[in-house]
Amino acid sequence: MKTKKIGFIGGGNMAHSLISGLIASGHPAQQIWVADSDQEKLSSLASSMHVNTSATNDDLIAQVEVVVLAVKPQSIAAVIRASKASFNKANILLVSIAAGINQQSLSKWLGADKAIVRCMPNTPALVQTGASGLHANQNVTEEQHDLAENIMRSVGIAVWVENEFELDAVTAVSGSGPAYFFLLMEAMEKAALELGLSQHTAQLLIEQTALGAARIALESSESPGELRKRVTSPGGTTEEAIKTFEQGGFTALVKKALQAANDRSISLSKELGAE
Ligand SMILES: NC(=O)C1=CN([C@@H]2O[C@H](COP(=O)(O)OP(=O)(O)OC[C@H]3O[C@@H](n4cnc5c(N)ncnc54)[C@H](OP(=O)(O)O)[C@@H]3O)[C@@H](O)[C@H]2O)C=CC1
Ligand SMILES: O=C(O)[C@@H]1CCC=N1
Repeated sequence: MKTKKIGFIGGGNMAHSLISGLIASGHPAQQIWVADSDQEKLSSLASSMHVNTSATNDDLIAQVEVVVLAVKPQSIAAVIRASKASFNKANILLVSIAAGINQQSLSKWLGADKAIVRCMPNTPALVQTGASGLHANQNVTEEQHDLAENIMRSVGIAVWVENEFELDAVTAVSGSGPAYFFLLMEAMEKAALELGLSQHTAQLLIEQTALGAARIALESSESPGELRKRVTSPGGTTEEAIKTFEQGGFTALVKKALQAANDRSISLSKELGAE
Protein backbone atom coordinates (compact mmCIF):
# COMPACT_ATOMS: atom_id res chain seq x y z
CA MET A 1 0.00 0.00 0.00
CA LYS A 2 2.79 2.41 0.94
CA THR A 3 4.01 2.60 -2.64
CA LYS A 4 0.59 3.27 -4.19
CA LYS A 5 -0.10 6.69 -5.60
CA ILE A 6 -3.26 8.17 -4.12
CA GLY A 7 -5.05 11.21 -5.54
CA PHE A 8 -7.68 13.35 -3.84
CA ILE A 9 -10.11 15.35 -5.93
CA GLY A 10 -11.30 17.98 -3.46
CA GLY A 11 -8.97 19.08 -0.69
CA GLY A 12 -11.54 20.17 1.90
CA ASN A 13 -12.33 19.03 5.45
CA MET A 14 -12.49 15.29 4.88
CA ALA A 15 -9.57 15.09 2.44
CA HIS A 16 -7.47 17.10 4.90
CA SER A 17 -8.32 14.62 7.70
CA LEU A 18 -7.56 11.59 5.52
CA ILE A 19 -4.31 13.00 4.11
CA SER A 20 -3.03 14.05 7.55
CA GLY A 21 -3.86 10.62 8.94
CA LEU A 22 -2.22 8.84 6.00
CA ILE A 23 0.99 10.85 6.35
CA ALA A 24 1.06 10.37 10.13
CA SER A 25 0.71 6.63 9.59
CA GLY A 26 3.77 6.60 7.33
CA HIS A 27 2.35 7.01 3.83
CA PRO A 28 4.88 9.21 1.97
CA ALA A 29 3.51 12.67 1.14
CA GLN A 30 5.30 12.39 -2.24
CA GLN A 31 2.89 9.56 -3.13
CA ILE A 32 -0.17 11.77 -2.56
CA TRP A 33 -1.71 14.16 -5.11
CA VAL A 34 -4.45 16.71 -4.51
CA ALA A 35 -6.56 18.77 -6.92
CA ASP A 36 -9.00 21.43 -5.79
CA SER A 37 -10.81 24.19 -7.62
CA ASP A 38 -9.90 26.51 -4.75
CA GLN A 39 -6.28 27.44 -5.48
CA GLU A 40 -5.72 28.96 -2.05
CA LYS A 41 -6.81 25.76 -0.32
CA LEU A 42 -4.57 23.77 -2.63
CA SER A 43 -1.48 25.90 -1.91
CA SER A 44 -2.14 25.73 1.80
CA LEU A 45 -2.41 21.90 1.66
CA ALA A 46 0.80 21.70 -0.35
CA SER A 47 2.77 23.90 2.03
CA SER A 48 1.44 22.33 5.24
CA MET A 49 1.60 18.68 4.17
CA HIS A 50 4.13 18.67 1.33
CA VAL A 51 1.81 16.71 -0.96
CA ASN A 52 1.84 17.06 -4.74
CA THR A 53 -0.76 19.29 -6.31
CA SER A 54 -2.33 18.92 -9.73
CA ALA A 55 -3.54 21.85 -11.77
CA THR A 56 -6.54 19.89 -13.02
CA ASN A 57 -8.49 16.79 -12.02
CA ASP A 58 -7.42 15.15 -15.30
CA ASP A 59 -3.73 15.73 -14.49
CA LEU A 60 -4.29 14.13 -11.09
CA ILE A 61 -6.04 11.05 -12.51
CA ALA A 62 -3.14 10.55 -14.93
CA GLN A 63 -0.69 10.35 -12.00
CA VAL A 64 -2.37 7.93 -9.60
CA GLU A 65 -3.72 4.40 -9.11
CA VAL A 66 -6.55 5.34 -6.78
CA VAL A 67 -8.68 8.46 -6.88
CA VAL A 68 -10.52 9.50 -3.74
CA LEU A 69 -13.45 11.65 -4.73
CA ALA A 70 -13.79 14.11 -1.86
CA VAL A 71 -16.03 16.84 -3.25
CA LYS A 72 -19.54 17.66 -2.01
CA PRO A 73 -22.26 15.23 -3.14
CA GLN A 74 -23.72 18.04 -5.28
CA SER A 75 -20.47 18.20 -7.32
CA ILE A 76 -19.85 14.47 -7.85
CA ALA A 77 -21.76 14.03 -11.13
CA ALA A 78 -20.11 17.04 -12.78
CA VAL A 79 -16.62 16.06 -11.61
CA ILE A 80 -16.91 12.48 -12.89
CA ARG A 81 -18.54 13.46 -16.17
CA ALA A 82 -15.88 16.10 -16.87
CA SER A 83 -13.07 13.55 -16.38
CA LYS A 84 -14.73 10.45 -17.85
CA ALA A 85 -12.08 10.08 -20.56
CA SER A 86 -9.24 10.33 -18.03
CA PHE A 87 -10.80 7.57 -15.93
CA ASN A 88 -10.43 5.28 -18.96
CA LYS A 89 -7.15 4.04 -17.56
CA ALA A 90 -6.28 0.45 -16.72
CA ASN A 91 -6.66 -0.69 -13.10
CA ILE A 92 -7.79 2.64 -11.74
CA LEU A 93 -9.88 2.53 -8.58
CA LEU A 94 -12.39 5.22 -7.68
CA VAL A 95 -13.17 5.63 -4.01
CA SER A 96 -16.14 7.93 -3.45
CA ILE A 97 -16.60 9.27 0.06
CA ALA A 98 -19.68 11.33 -0.83
CA ALA A 99 -22.70 10.89 1.39
CA GLY A 100 -25.71 9.41 -0.38
CA ILE A 101 -24.30 8.98 -3.89
CA ASN A 102 -24.94 5.35 -4.71
CA GLN A 103 -23.03 2.78 -6.78
CA GLN A 104 -25.67 2.81 -9.49
CA SER A 105 -25.23 6.53 -10.12
CA LEU A 106 -21.44 6.39 -9.89
CA SER A 107 -21.34 3.52 -12.44
CA LYS A 108 -23.73 5.33 -14.73
CA TRP A 109 -21.53 8.45 -14.79
CA LEU A 110 -18.18 6.64 -14.83
CA GLY A 111 -18.93 3.48 -16.83
CA ALA A 112 -20.39 0.11 -15.90
CA ASP A 113 -16.99 -1.63 -16.12
CA LYS A 114 -15.20 0.63 -13.62
CA ALA A 115 -13.97 -0.41 -10.18
CA ILE A 116 -15.70 1.66 -7.52
CA VAL A 117 -15.57 1.55 -3.74
CA ARG A 118 -18.05 3.64 -1.82
CA CYS A 119 -16.71 4.65 1.53
CA MET A 120 -18.06 6.62 4.48
CA PRO A 121 -15.15 7.80 6.63
CA ASN A 122 -15.21 10.37 9.46
CA THR A 123 -13.05 13.31 10.50
CA PRO A 124 -11.23 11.60 13.42
CA ALA A 125 -9.15 10.07 10.60
CA LEU A 126 -7.14 13.25 11.22
CA VAL A 127 -5.82 11.71 14.43
CA GLN A 128 -5.86 8.12 13.14
CA THR A 129 -8.98 7.18 15.08
CA GLY A 130 -11.34 7.28 12.13
CA ALA A 131 -14.15 4.81 11.52
CA SER A 132 -15.11 3.93 7.96
CA GLY A 133 -17.71 1.77 6.29
CA LEU A 134 -16.93 0.46 2.79
CA HIS A 135 -18.82 -1.18 -0.06
CA ALA A 136 -17.25 -2.45 -3.29
CA ASN A 137 -18.89 -2.99 -6.67
CA GLN A 138 -18.39 -6.20 -8.65
CA ASN A 139 -15.51 -4.76 -10.71
CA VAL A 140 -13.22 -4.23 -7.75
CA THR A 141 -10.31 -6.70 -7.78
CA GLU A 142 -8.97 -8.34 -4.64
CA GLU A 143 -5.93 -6.06 -4.80
CA GLN A 144 -8.10 -2.95 -5.10
CA HIS A 145 -10.31 -4.20 -2.26
CA ASP A 146 -7.23 -4.50 -0.04
CA LEU A 147 -5.92 -1.14 -1.22
CA ALA A 148 -9.13 0.71 -0.26
CA GLU A 149 -9.24 -1.12 3.06
CA ASN A 150 -5.58 -0.35 3.77
CA ILE A 151 -6.05 3.36 3.07
CA MET A 152 -8.92 3.53 5.55
CA ARG A 153 -7.21 1.24 8.08
CA SER A 154 -4.17 3.49 8.11
CA VAL A 155 -6.39 6.23 9.55
CA GLY A 156 -8.57 4.13 11.86
CA ILE A 157 -10.88 1.14 11.63
CA ALA A 158 -12.55 -0.02 8.42
CA VAL A 159 -15.64 -2.21 8.14
CA TRP A 160 -17.04 -3.66 4.90
CA VAL A 161 -20.82 -3.75 4.60
CA GLU A 162 -22.45 -6.44 2.51
CA ASN A 163 -25.49 -4.43 1.46
CA GLU A 164 -25.04 -0.96 0.07
CA PHE A 165 -28.07 0.41 1.96
CA GLU A 166 -26.11 -0.14 5.18
CA LEU A 167 -23.92 2.83 4.19
CA ASP A 168 -26.89 5.14 4.90
CA ALA A 169 -26.83 3.87 8.47
CA VAL A 170 -23.02 4.09 8.65
CA THR A 171 -23.33 7.72 7.54
CA ALA A 172 -25.90 8.39 10.28
CA VAL A 173 -23.87 6.60 12.96
CA SER A 174 -20.17 7.24 12.38
CA GLY A 175 -19.95 9.59 9.38
CA SER A 176 -21.97 12.29 11.11
CA GLY A 177 -21.31 10.85 14.57
CA PRO A 178 -18.36 13.05 15.61
CA ALA A 179 -20.66 16.08 15.33
CA TYR A 180 -23.12 14.55 17.83
CA PHE A 181 -20.37 14.13 20.42
CA PHE A 182 -19.12 17.67 19.74
CA LEU A 183 -22.67 18.96 20.20
CA LEU A 184 -22.89 17.25 23.58
CA MET A 185 -19.49 18.70 24.50
CA GLU A 186 -20.62 22.18 23.46
CA ALA A 187 -23.81 21.87 25.51
CA MET A 188 -21.90 20.54 28.54
CA GLU A 189 -19.44 23.41 28.27
CA LYS A 190 -22.24 26.02 28.26
CA ALA A 191 -23.80 24.35 31.30
CA ALA A 192 -20.45 24.14 33.09
CA LEU A 193 -19.89 27.89 32.63
CA GLU A 194 -23.32 28.56 34.14
CA LEU A 195 -22.32 26.39 37.08
CA GLY A 196 -19.34 28.66 37.69
CA LEU A 197 -16.37 26.91 36.04
CA SER A 198 -13.94 28.87 33.90
CA GLN A 199 -13.97 28.15 30.17
CA HIS A 200 -10.48 26.63 30.38
CA THR A 201 -11.35 24.30 33.26
CA ALA A 202 -14.69 23.29 31.71
CA GLN A 203 -13.11 22.47 28.35
CA LEU A 204 -10.28 20.49 29.91
CA LEU A 205 -12.61 18.44 32.09
CA ILE A 206 -15.09 17.76 29.28
CA GLU A 207 -12.47 16.72 26.72
CA GLN A 208 -10.72 14.41 29.15
CA THR A 209 -14.06 12.93 30.26
CA ALA A 210 -15.07 12.25 26.64
CA LEU A 211 -11.72 10.59 25.97
CA GLY A 212 -11.95 8.55 29.18
CA ALA A 213 -15.51 7.41 28.45
CA ALA A 214 -14.59 6.38 24.90
CA ARG A 215 -11.47 4.52 26.04
CA ILE A 216 -13.21 2.67 28.83
CA ALA A 217 -16.04 1.68 26.45
CA LEU A 218 -13.47 0.40 23.91
CA GLU A 219 -11.28 -1.41 26.39
CA SER A 220 -13.91 -2.86 28.71
CA SER A 221 -15.94 -5.99 27.99
CA GLU A 222 -18.96 -4.32 29.60
CA SER A 223 -21.70 -2.65 27.55
CA PRO A 224 -22.20 1.15 27.65
CA GLY A 225 -25.36 0.50 29.69
CA GLU A 226 -23.39 -1.42 32.32
CA LEU A 227 -20.63 1.19 32.36
CA ARG A 228 -23.25 3.90 32.82
CA LYS A 229 -24.69 2.05 35.83
CA ARG A 230 -21.21 1.96 37.40
CA VAL A 231 -21.18 5.77 37.41
CA THR A 232 -24.74 6.05 38.63
CA SER A 233 -24.81 5.66 42.42
CA PRO A 234 -28.34 5.07 43.76
CA GLY A 235 -29.68 8.33 45.12
CA GLY A 236 -26.62 10.18 43.80
CA THR A 237 -25.90 12.99 41.37
CA THR A 238 -25.68 11.05 38.07
CA GLU A 239 -29.10 9.52 38.68
CA GLU A 240 -30.59 13.01 38.80
CA ALA A 241 -28.90 14.00 35.56
CA ILE A 242 -29.91 10.79 33.74
CA LYS A 243 -33.52 11.15 34.93
CA THR A 244 -33.52 14.72 33.59
CA PHE A 245 -32.10 13.57 30.22
CA GLU A 246 -34.78 10.87 29.89
CA GLN A 247 -37.61 13.18 30.99
CA GLY A 248 -36.51 15.39 28.07
CA GLY A 249 -36.79 12.40 25.71
CA PHE A 250 -33.04 11.91 25.20
CA THR A 251 -33.05 8.30 23.90
CA ALA A 252 -36.03 8.91 21.63
CA LEU A 253 -34.42 12.11 20.35
CA VAL A 254 -31.16 10.32 19.49
CA LYS A 255 -33.17 7.69 17.59
CA LYS A 256 -35.02 10.42 15.70
CA ALA A 257 -31.79 12.28 14.87
CA LEU A 258 -30.05 9.19 13.48
CA GLN A 259 -33.17 8.30 11.49
CA ALA A 260 -33.14 11.83 10.04
CA ALA A 261 -29.49 11.49 8.99
CA ASN A 262 -30.17 8.05 7.49
CA ASP A 263 -33.19 9.44 5.59
CA ARG A 264 -31.18 12.40 4.32
CA SER A 265 -28.58 10.01 2.93
CA ILE A 266 -31.37 8.23 1.03
CA SER A 267 -32.97 11.45 -0.19
CA LEU A 268 -29.56 12.78 -1.36
CA SER A 269 -29.23 9.69 -3.56
CA LYS A 270 -32.65 10.43 -5.10
CA GLU A 271 -32.04 14.17 -5.52
CA LEU A 272 -28.54 13.91 -6.92
CA GLY A 273 -28.43 10.42 -8.43
CA ALA A 274 -28.45 9.43 -12.09
CA GLU A 275 -31.89 8.92 -13.60
N1 LIG B 1 -16.87 16.43 6.52
C1 LIG B 1 -17.11 15.22 6.99
O1 LIG B 1 -17.14 14.97 8.21
C2 LIG B 1 -17.38 14.09 6.03
C3 LIG B 1 -17.59 14.31 4.69
N2 LIG B 1 -17.85 13.26 3.85
C4 LIG B 1 -18.03 13.50 2.42
O2 LIG B 1 -16.82 14.04 1.92
C5 LIG B 1 -17.08 14.90 0.82
C6 LIG B 1 -16.33 16.19 1.04
O3 LIG B 1 -16.82 16.81 2.22
P1 LIG B 1 -16.00 17.98 2.91
O4 LIG B 1 -14.56 17.65 2.88
O5 LIG B 1 -16.67 18.25 4.19
O6 LIG B 1 -16.30 19.17 1.85
P2 LIG B 1 -15.45 20.48 1.56
O7 LIG B 1 -16.39 21.45 0.92
O8 LIG B 1 -14.70 20.89 2.78
O9 LIG B 1 -14.39 20.00 0.46
C7 LIG B 1 -14.67 19.83 -0.88
C8 LIG B 1 -13.59 20.55 -1.68
O10 LIG B 1 -13.73 20.21 -3.05
C9 LIG B 1 -13.54 21.39 -3.81
N3 LIG B 1 -14.16 21.25 -5.13
C10 LIG B 1 -15.43 21.60 -5.53
N4 LIG B 1 -15.59 21.31 -6.82
C11 LIG B 1 -14.42 20.78 -7.27
C12 LIG B 1 -13.97 20.31 -8.52
N5 LIG B 1 -14.76 20.34 -9.60
N6 LIG B 1 -12.72 19.83 -8.61
C13 LIG B 1 -11.89 19.81 -7.55
N7 LIG B 1 -12.27 20.27 -6.32
C14 LIG B 1 -13.51 20.74 -6.18
C15 LIG B 1 -14.19 22.46 -2.97
O11 LIG B 1 -13.81 23.75 -3.36
P3 LIG B 1 -14.88 24.95 -3.13
O12 LIG B 1 -14.97 25.13 -1.66
O13 LIG B 1 -14.23 26.09 -3.84
O14 LIG B 1 -16.16 24.51 -3.75
C16 LIG B 1 -13.67 22.07 -1.58
O15 LIG B 1 -12.40 22.59 -1.36
C17 LIG B 1 -18.60 15.09 0.76
O16 LIG B 1 -19.09 14.40 -0.34
C18 LIG B 1 -19.11 14.52 2.07
O17 LIG B 1 -20.37 13.90 1.91
C19 LIG B 1 -17.83 11.96 4.28
C20 LIG B 1 -17.62 11.69 5.59
C21 LIG B 1 -17.43 12.72 6.59
O1 LIG C 1 -22.86 16.07 6.82
C1 LIG C 1 -22.57 15.42 5.81
O2 LIG C 1 -23.37 15.33 4.87
C2 LIG C 1 -21.25 14.71 5.74
C3 LIG C 1 -21.42 13.22 5.59
C4 LIG C 1 -21.11 12.66 6.93
C5 LIG C 1 -20.50 13.77 7.66
N1 LIG C 1 -20.54 14.87 6.97
